[in-house]
Amino acid sequence: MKRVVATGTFDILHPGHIYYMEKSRELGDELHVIVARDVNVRHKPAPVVPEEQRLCMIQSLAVVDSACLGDTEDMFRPIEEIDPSIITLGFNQHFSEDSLRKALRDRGIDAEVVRIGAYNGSGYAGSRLIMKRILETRCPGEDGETDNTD
Ligand SMILES: Cc1cc2nc3c(=O)[nH]c(=O)nc-3n(C[C@H](O)[C@H](O)[C@H](O)COP(=O)(O)O)c2cc1C
Ligand SMILES: Nc1ncnc2c1ncn2[C@@H]1O[C@H](COP(=O)(O)OP(=O)(O)OP(=O)(O)O)[C@@H](O)[C@H]1O
Repeated sequence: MKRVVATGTFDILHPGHIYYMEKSRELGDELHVIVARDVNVRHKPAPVVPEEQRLCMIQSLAVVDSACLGDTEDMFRPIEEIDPSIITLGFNQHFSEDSLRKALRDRGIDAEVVRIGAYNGSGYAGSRLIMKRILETRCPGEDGETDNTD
């Protein structure tokens, strides 16, 4: 049984997330997703959607076999529990493949690291991109654009 682990924040779901998870799933037999904890998302604005709801959305996807919230302190603890053959990184995840491979080796975890490419289909393929669109189209006055509802 080849388990694949994918990780991310998944604040507002979009086609880029689905692409990343489908490509990850194709690498093995089961896809396990680790959802970033609210307290750990520090490299960008805090998530709008709380962690339990972000997890619930991911768990409901057909491509996902199992999903859990990450650990608040030790990112390798869930990995040790899942014991995957492969860990995928998304195209814009800030970890370098080599430093992640080294950290896994140091921790005694035998998993391959694979970088998945960017989705290049149509649609809004970024959580912040969707939020920007919401602000532009639904918050008249804040960005100079007008609302077209009455
Ligand atoms: C191998 C691996 C394990 C991770 N484990 C956790 C974890 O246990 N808890 C957590 O909050 N974030 C964990 N993360 C980080 C997030 O899931 C996410 O990848 C990170 O916050 C980058 O967020 P982004 O998807 O917004 O770029 C892990 C990331 C990787 C690559
Ligand atoms: N357009 C995309 N194409 C392929 N993978 C993507 C795309 N957008 C996000 N991912 C991947 O999905 C996972 C979760 O991403 P994350 O929740 O950070 O989404 P995001 O849309 O990039 O968020 P934000 O806009 O807040 O940076 C990460 O591994 C990320 O690389």
